[in-house]
Amino acid sequence: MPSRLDTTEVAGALAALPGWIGDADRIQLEIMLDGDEADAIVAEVMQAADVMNHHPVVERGPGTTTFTVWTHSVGGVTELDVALARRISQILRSAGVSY
Ligand SMILES: C[C@H](O)[C@H](O)[C@H]1CNC2=NC(N)=NC(=O)C2=N1
Repeated sequence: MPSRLDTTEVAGALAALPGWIGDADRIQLEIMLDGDEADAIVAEVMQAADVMNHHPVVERGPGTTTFTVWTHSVGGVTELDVALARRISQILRSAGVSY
């Protein structure tokens, strides 16, 4: 089972993940995207998440899409979450989504 990162480790990881916020319990990215564009991004993120067997919780609001990531089995942020956040950011960059 992966181990939880401590507050300092999460802060270090967030420093390298522009736009992401959070703490040792959860990390999160909100983007200003909805509708068909958001559908396409979320589908791509979920495909990548399936490959990693690690999934974000996705919330859709009017005009926004939010990705929240933590490792359920340990109730906090692990290296797997940092890797997933990096992958999500990479997908957004490739799609030309700015945040
Ligand atoms: C059995 C399987 O490994 C688990 O359900 C996986 C799937 N995806 C997951 N995703 C996330 N974010 N956290 C988990 O603990 C998790 N567990």
